[in-house]
Amino acid sequence: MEKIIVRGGRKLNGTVKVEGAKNAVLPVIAASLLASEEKSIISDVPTLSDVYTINEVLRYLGADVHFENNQVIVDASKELTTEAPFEYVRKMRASVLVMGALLARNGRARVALPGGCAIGSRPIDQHLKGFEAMGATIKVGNGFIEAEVNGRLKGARIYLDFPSVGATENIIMAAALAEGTTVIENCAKEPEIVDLANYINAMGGIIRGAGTGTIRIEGVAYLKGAHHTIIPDRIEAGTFMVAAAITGGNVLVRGAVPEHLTSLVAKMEEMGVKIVEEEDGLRVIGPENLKPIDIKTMPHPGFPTDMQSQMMALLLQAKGTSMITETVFENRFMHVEEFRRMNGDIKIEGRSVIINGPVGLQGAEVAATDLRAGAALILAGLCAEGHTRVTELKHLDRGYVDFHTKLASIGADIERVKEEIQTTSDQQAAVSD
Ligand SMILES: CC(=O)N[C@H]1[C@@H](OP(=O)(O)OP(=O)(O)OC[C@H]2O[C@@H](n3ccc(=O)[nH]c3=O)[C@H](O)[C@@H]2O)O[C@H](CO)[C@@H](O)[C@@H]1O
Ligand SMILES: C=C(OP(=O)(O)O)C(=O)O
Repeated sequence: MEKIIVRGGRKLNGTVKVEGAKNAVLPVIAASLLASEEKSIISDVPTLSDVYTINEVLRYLGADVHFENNQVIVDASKELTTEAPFEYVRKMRASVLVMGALLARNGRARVALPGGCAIGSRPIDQHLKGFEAMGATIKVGNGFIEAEVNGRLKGARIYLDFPSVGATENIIMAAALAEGTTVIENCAKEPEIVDLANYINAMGGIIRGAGTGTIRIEGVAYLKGAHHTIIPDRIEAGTFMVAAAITGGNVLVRGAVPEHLTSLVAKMEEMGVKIVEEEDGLRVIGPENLKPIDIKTMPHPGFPTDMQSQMMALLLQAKGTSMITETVFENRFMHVEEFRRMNGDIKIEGRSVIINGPVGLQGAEVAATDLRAGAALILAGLCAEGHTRVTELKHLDRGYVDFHTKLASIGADIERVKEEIQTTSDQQAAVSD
């Protein structure tokens, strides 16, 4: 079993560079399926397990995919199959993002139902509502969702009940090759949506309004591969910003885009953290004393749910009572129990948590319950007394490249180790029987 072991107490200093954004690269690679001519070249791709998974999904569907030196090259010009099986969707929910592109290109898509998830039930009804509005018939059975259309999808006006990131992306991809105009209202405004629209436009698509609450897509007859560079990862950047603040350090987070991080910067400044815009990123200087604040997660430009657990770690160090309300996911507080193992004083009340600080965090063995929780527990370990051992690193590897190495490069006392699981003599005897 692999573990990350952190010894707390060091102030972080230096420069750390952020990777291309996981949540931008996954839909962009999925959108490469739309190109029936020429290859796509996608640059600044992070070496994450999720990227390997989406590449596998594309290969399964019949595309040629090469991943080397942070560049993914996709040739989807051959005929594609239409089914994404459960083994991929189980590993990574974002596999459902191939559905819109497959449906638009082939008139049919069959994708395994995603199943449960550590942060909530995460239905995809808004994706399906969009496909149906464009003329697709949806059938659900035997653990699969099947969408089919006779001829081409037709442009439609679609109002999302919630500005879902994935639904907005899936509908954009489907609409890019539909006949006529699609308008998505109350859509997601995240920077990753803008990145996807820029990529599809470079492929020959016509998408306007990405980054606002209404997106308009004029369908085209075909799309060609294009060259695209992925935007920097605002959540990885935010995680390193918290690492600097929680240790009272001084770190330049190179590649952090201030416009993508306005809510986080505002909230960290409210806590007393100094944040300076520099030419190539954001410098974060942790104060002696952190102030308590209240946070409510919201769709962009509100406070990102993907930074909720990291901010919880920071608020445990603030003097006084803070509250975090999670409005995006129904069950994203699994990390609270793990923080309690480290002496965190946190109470859950419905969709909110009340945090009393500052507590003397104590090192303990804790498990990453999802990828951001994994990062947050390591952040807590940076200022805890003694050793913190974080397990279940498969979650962390979905979203962070060399997290421990990067933290070590700015002064953290941290290592990643493989530990043999101790077996008792009885167990050994049972195995050899
Ligand atoms: C790969 C990727 O980009 N993942 C991000 C994406 O996930 P994802 O695209 O899954 O998130 P959504 O914005 O779709 O989901 C937000 C909320 O809407 C609900 N919902 C969503 C779709 C739907 O059809 N019906 C429905 O009820 C979900 O259950 C959830 O409660 O945005 C989330 C919200 O910023 C982030 O936390 C994830 O990191
Ligand atoms: C929840 C996240 O990702 P995903 O939607 O891929 O599970 C995340 O990046 O924090």
